[in-house]
Amino acid sequence: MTQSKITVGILALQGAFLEHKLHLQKAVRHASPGSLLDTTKFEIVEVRTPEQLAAADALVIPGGESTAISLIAERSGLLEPLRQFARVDRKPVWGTCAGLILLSDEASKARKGGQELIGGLHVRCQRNHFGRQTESFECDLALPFVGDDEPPFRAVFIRAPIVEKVLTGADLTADVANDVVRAPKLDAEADDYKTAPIEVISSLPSTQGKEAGDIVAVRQGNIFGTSFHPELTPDVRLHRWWLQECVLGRGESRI
Ligand SMILES: NC(=O)CC[C@H](N)C(=O)O
Repeated sequence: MTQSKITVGILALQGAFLEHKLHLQKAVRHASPGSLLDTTKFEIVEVRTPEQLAAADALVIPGGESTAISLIAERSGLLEPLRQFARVDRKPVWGTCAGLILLSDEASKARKGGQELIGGLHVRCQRNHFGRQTESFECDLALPFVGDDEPPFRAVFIRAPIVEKVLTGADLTADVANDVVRAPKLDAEADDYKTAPIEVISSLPSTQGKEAGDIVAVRQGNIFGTSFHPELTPDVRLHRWWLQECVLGRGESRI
Protein backbone atom coordinates (compact mmCIF):
# COMPACT_ATOMS: atom_id res chain seq x y z
CA MET A 1 0.00 0.00 0.00
CA THR A 2 1.38 3.39 -0.91
CA GLN A 3 -1.43 5.72 0.10
CA SER A 4 -0.63 8.55 2.48
CA LYS A 5 -3.01 7.53 5.27
CA ILE A 6 -4.06 4.01 6.23
CA THR A 7 -7.23 3.47 8.22
CA VAL A 8 -7.06 0.35 10.37
CA GLY A 9 -10.44 -0.74 11.73
CA ILE A 10 -11.09 -2.89 14.78
CA LEU A 11 -14.38 -4.73 14.79
CA ALA A 12 -15.88 -3.39 18.01
CA LEU A 13 -19.04 -5.45 18.49
CA GLN A 14 -17.91 -7.54 21.47
CA GLY A 15 -14.69 -8.75 23.06
CA ALA A 16 -11.19 -7.32 23.46
CA PHE A 17 -11.35 -4.59 20.82
CA LEU A 18 -10.09 -1.77 23.04
CA GLU A 19 -6.90 -3.65 23.94
CA HIS A 20 -6.16 -4.16 20.23
CA LYS A 21 -6.70 -0.47 19.58
CA LEU A 22 -4.22 0.51 22.31
CA HIS A 23 -1.67 -2.03 21.04
CA LEU A 24 -1.92 -0.81 17.46
CA GLN A 25 -1.55 2.81 18.61
CA LYS A 26 1.47 1.86 20.72
CA ALA A 27 3.04 -0.15 17.86
CA VAL A 28 2.77 2.89 15.59
CA ARG A 29 4.03 5.28 18.27
CA HIS A 30 7.09 3.12 18.97
CA ALA A 31 8.03 2.47 15.32
CA SER A 32 11.76 2.73 14.58
CA PRO A 33 12.47 6.29 13.47
CA GLY A 34 12.50 6.59 9.70
CA SER A 35 10.94 3.13 9.11
CA LEU A 36 7.95 2.78 6.81
CA LEU A 37 5.80 2.23 9.86
CA ASP A 38 7.05 5.49 11.29
CA THR A 39 6.56 7.55 8.14
CA THR A 40 3.09 6.20 7.28
CA LYS A 41 0.11 7.97 8.81
CA PHE A 42 -2.31 5.56 10.47
CA GLU A 43 -5.79 6.13 11.78
CA ILE A 44 -7.01 3.42 14.15
CA VAL A 45 -10.81 3.33 14.36
CA GLU A 46 -13.54 1.20 15.92
CA VAL A 47 -15.89 -0.41 13.41
CA ARG A 48 -19.56 -1.00 14.23
CA THR A 49 -21.34 -0.17 10.97
CA PRO A 50 -21.00 -1.07 7.27
CA GLU A 51 -20.06 2.58 6.57
CA GLN A 52 -17.18 2.45 9.06
CA LEU A 53 -16.04 -0.85 7.55
CA ALA A 54 -16.13 0.62 4.05
CA ALA A 55 -13.78 3.40 5.23
CA ALA A 56 -11.20 0.90 6.57
CA ASP A 57 -8.15 -0.32 4.63
CA ALA A 58 -7.45 -3.19 7.06
CA LEU A 59 -9.29 -4.81 9.97
CA VAL A 60 -8.68 -6.62 13.26
CA ILE A 61 -11.36 -9.02 14.52
CA PRO A 62 -10.77 -9.45 18.26
CA GLY A 63 -11.18 -12.36 20.62
CA GLY A 64 -14.33 -12.65 22.65
CA GLU A 65 -17.26 -14.90 21.89
CA SER A 66 -17.48 -15.83 18.24
CA THR A 67 -21.20 -16.67 18.42
CA ALA A 68 -21.98 -13.26 19.91
CA ILE A 69 -19.76 -11.42 17.42
CA SER A 70 -21.35 -13.18 14.44
CA LEU A 71 -24.88 -12.60 15.76
CA ILE A 72 -24.28 -8.89 16.34
CA ALA A 73 -22.53 -8.62 12.95
CA GLU A 74 -25.57 -10.14 11.29
CA ARG A 75 -27.97 -7.79 13.09
CA SER A 76 -25.78 -4.80 12.24
CA GLY A 77 -25.79 -5.71 8.54
CA LEU A 78 -22.04 -6.37 8.72
CA LEU A 79 -21.78 -10.07 7.92
CA GLU A 80 -21.91 -9.82 4.13
CA PRO A 81 -19.75 -6.65 4.04
CA LEU A 82 -17.18 -8.48 6.22
CA ARG A 83 -17.14 -11.41 3.78
CA GLN A 84 -16.70 -8.99 0.91
CA PHE A 85 -13.90 -7.14 2.76
CA ALA A 86 -11.87 -10.28 3.52
CA ARG A 87 -12.65 -12.58 0.60
CA VAL A 88 -13.47 -10.42 -2.40
CA ASP A 89 -11.73 -7.11 -1.77
CA ARG A 90 -8.93 -9.06 -0.05
CA LYS A 91 -8.02 -6.31 2.34
CA PRO A 92 -5.69 -7.25 5.23
CA VAL A 93 -7.62 -8.85 8.11
CA TRP A 94 -6.28 -10.28 11.37
CA GLY A 95 -8.49 -12.44 13.58
CA THR A 96 -7.43 -13.35 17.12
CA CYS A 97 -9.08 -16.27 18.94
CA ALA A 98 -12.82 -15.78 18.25
CA GLY A 99 -11.70 -13.69 15.26
CA LEU A 100 -9.70 -16.66 13.92
CA ILE A 101 -12.79 -18.87 14.26
CA LEU A 102 -14.89 -16.39 12.29
CA LEU A 103 -12.30 -16.13 9.51
CA SER A 104 -12.05 -19.92 9.07
CA ASP A 105 -13.91 -21.59 6.23
CA GLU A 106 -14.98 -24.32 8.66
CA ALA A 107 -15.26 -24.51 12.46
CA SER A 108 -16.58 -27.01 14.95
CA LYS A 109 -20.12 -25.97 15.88
CA ALA A 110 -20.88 -23.88 18.94
CA ARG A 111 -22.90 -25.88 21.49
CA LYS A 112 -25.96 -23.76 20.90
CA GLY A 113 -25.35 -23.56 17.14
CA GLY A 114 -26.49 -20.53 15.21
CA GLN A 115 -23.00 -19.33 14.33
CA GLU A 116 -22.27 -17.85 10.91
CA LEU A 117 -18.68 -17.69 9.70
CA ILE A 118 -17.08 -14.96 7.62
CA GLY A 119 -14.64 -17.46 6.10
CA GLY A 120 -11.63 -16.82 3.89
CA LEU A 121 -8.94 -18.95 5.55
CA HIS A 122 -9.04 -22.41 4.04
CA VAL A 123 -8.79 -24.16 7.40
CA ARG A 124 -11.00 -25.98 9.87
CA CYS A 125 -10.82 -24.58 13.35
CA GLN A 126 -11.65 -26.46 16.49
CA ARG A 127 -13.28 -24.18 19.04
CA ASN A 128 -12.39 -24.44 22.75
CA HIS A 129 -9.68 -26.96 21.90
CA PHE A 130 -8.00 -26.79 25.30
CA GLY A 131 -11.21 -26.81 27.33
CA ARG A 132 -12.80 -24.25 29.60
CA GLN A 133 -11.73 -20.87 30.91
CA THR A 134 -9.94 -22.54 33.84
CA GLU A 135 -7.74 -24.37 31.35
CA SER A 136 -6.36 -21.09 30.03
CA PHE A 137 -2.57 -21.03 29.80
CA GLU A 138 0.43 -19.04 28.61
CA CYS A 139 3.51 -20.15 26.72
CA ASP A 140 6.44 -18.81 24.72
CA LEU A 141 5.90 -19.08 20.98
CA ALA A 142 8.20 -19.07 18.01
CA LEU A 143 7.11 -16.20 15.77
CA PRO A 144 8.84 -14.81 12.68
CA PHE A 145 10.21 -11.71 14.41
CA VAL A 146 11.63 -13.55 17.44
CA GLY A 147 15.30 -14.07 16.63
CA ASP A 148 17.91 -15.76 18.86
CA ASP A 149 18.76 -12.41 20.37
CA GLU A 150 15.15 -11.38 21.02
CA PRO A 151 13.04 -12.07 24.10
CA PRO A 152 10.44 -14.81 23.52
CA PHE A 153 6.83 -13.90 22.74
CA ARG A 154 4.51 -14.82 25.60
CA ALA A 155 1.15 -15.95 24.21
CA VAL A 156 -2.07 -16.06 26.26
CA PHE A 157 -4.60 -18.78 25.37
CA ILE A 158 -8.16 -18.38 26.70
CA ARG A 159 -10.72 -20.98 25.59
CA ALA A 160 -8.64 -20.95 22.47
CA PRO A 161 -9.29 -22.63 19.14
CA ILE A 162 -6.61 -24.36 17.09
CA VAL A 163 -6.35 -24.94 13.37
CA GLU A 164 -7.00 -28.67 13.17
CA LYS A 165 -6.88 -29.04 9.39
CA VAL A 166 -5.72 -27.15 6.35
CA LEU A 167 -8.53 -27.64 3.82
CA THR A 168 -8.25 -28.52 0.17
CA GLY A 169 -10.71 -27.61 -2.58
CA ALA A 170 -12.10 -31.16 -2.33
CA ASP A 171 -12.76 -30.73 1.43
CA LEU A 172 -14.70 -27.55 0.75
CA THR A 173 -16.96 -29.09 -1.87
CA ALA A 174 -17.59 -32.32 0.09
CA ASP A 175 -20.70 -32.52 2.30
CA VAL A 176 -20.20 -30.65 5.52
CA ALA A 177 -20.03 -32.82 8.67
CA ASN A 178 -22.86 -32.55 11.23
CA ASP A 179 -20.70 -31.05 13.94
CA VAL A 180 -19.08 -28.50 11.64
CA VAL A 181 -20.26 -25.13 10.33
CA ARG A 182 -18.98 -23.89 6.96
CA ALA A 183 -18.84 -20.37 5.57
CA PRO A 184 -21.04 -19.90 2.50
CA LYS A 185 -19.46 -19.90 -0.92
CA LEU A 186 -19.18 -16.50 -2.55
CA ASP A 187 -19.58 -16.37 -6.31
CA ALA A 188 -17.27 -13.39 -6.58
CA GLU A 189 -14.27 -15.31 -5.20
CA ALA A 190 -14.94 -18.62 -7.01
CA ASP A 191 -12.06 -18.45 -9.47
CA ASP A 192 -9.67 -17.15 -6.90
CA TYR A 193 -9.55 -20.31 -4.84
CA LYS A 194 -6.01 -21.61 -4.11
CA THR A 195 -4.32 -18.39 -5.16
CA ALA A 196 -2.61 -17.98 -1.81
CA PRO A 197 -1.01 -20.91 0.02
CA ILE A 198 -1.62 -21.39 3.74
CA GLU A 199 1.48 -20.53 5.75
CA VAL A 200 1.76 -22.01 9.22
CA ILE A 201 3.25 -19.10 11.16
CA SER A 202 3.43 -20.81 14.57
CA SER A 203 2.65 -24.09 16.35
CA LEU A 204 2.72 -25.02 20.02
CA PRO A 205 6.23 -25.94 21.20
CA SER A 206 6.97 -29.43 22.49
CA THR A 207 7.84 -28.02 25.91
CA GLN A 208 4.28 -26.88 26.43
CA GLY A 209 2.85 -30.19 27.69
CA LYS A 210 -0.24 -29.60 25.56
CA GLU A 211 -0.35 -31.16 22.12
CA ALA A 212 2.96 -30.04 20.65
CA GLY A 213 2.57 -29.09 17.03
CA ASP A 214 -0.98 -27.74 17.30
CA ILE A 215 -1.23 -24.89 14.80
CA VAL A 216 -1.88 -21.56 16.53
CA ALA A 217 -1.04 -18.96 13.87
CA VAL A 218 -1.70 -19.10 10.12
CA ARG A 219 -1.63 -16.72 7.22
CA GLN A 220 -3.22 -17.06 3.81
CA GLY A 221 -2.55 -14.05 1.62
CA ASN A 222 -4.37 -11.08 3.14
CA ILE A 223 -5.78 -13.04 6.09
CA PHE A 224 -3.86 -13.71 9.31
CA GLY A 225 -5.25 -15.67 12.25
CA THR A 226 -3.94 -16.40 15.75
CA SER A 227 -5.45 -18.67 18.43
CA PHE A 228 -4.06 -16.58 21.26
CA HIS A 229 -4.53 -13.04 22.61
CA PRO A 230 -1.47 -10.87 21.78
CA GLU A 231 -3.34 -7.80 22.99
CA LEU A 232 -3.38 -9.06 26.60
CA THR A 233 0.39 -8.83 27.18
CA PRO A 234 2.39 -5.59 27.06
CA ASP A 235 4.35 -6.87 24.02
CA VAL A 236 3.32 -5.06 20.82
CA ARG A 237 5.72 -6.88 18.50
CA LEU A 238 3.01 -8.98 16.81
CA HIS A 239 0.87 -5.90 16.16
CA ARG A 240 3.92 -4.18 14.71
CA TRP A 241 4.71 -7.26 12.57
CA TRP A 242 1.13 -7.39 11.25
CA LEU A 243 1.11 -3.69 10.34
CA GLN A 244 4.50 -3.95 8.70
CA GLU A 245 4.13 -7.33 7.04
CA CYS A 246 0.46 -7.73 6.21
CA VAL A 247 -0.87 -4.16 6.05
CA LEU A 248 2.10 -2.34 4.56
CA GLY A 249 3.18 -5.56 2.83
CA ARG A 250 6.90 -5.10 2.87
CA GLY A 251 7.48 -8.82 2.81
CA GLU A 252 10.21 -8.76 5.44
CA SER A 253 9.82 -10.68 8.67
CA ARG A 254 12.32 -8.83 10.84
CA ILE A 255 11.41 -5.26 11.72
N1 LIG B 1 -10.84 -16.00 23.86
C1 LIG B 1 -11.67 -16.23 22.88
O1 LIG B 1 -11.82 -15.46 21.92
C2 LIG B 1 -12.49 -17.46 23.04
C3 LIG B 1 -13.23 -17.88 21.80
C4 LIG B 1 -14.44 -18.69 22.20
N2 LIG B 1 -14.06 -19.94 22.76
C5 LIG B 1 -15.34 -18.88 21.00
O2 LIG B 1 -15.61 -19.94 20.62
O3 LIG B 1 -15.77 -17.93 20.42
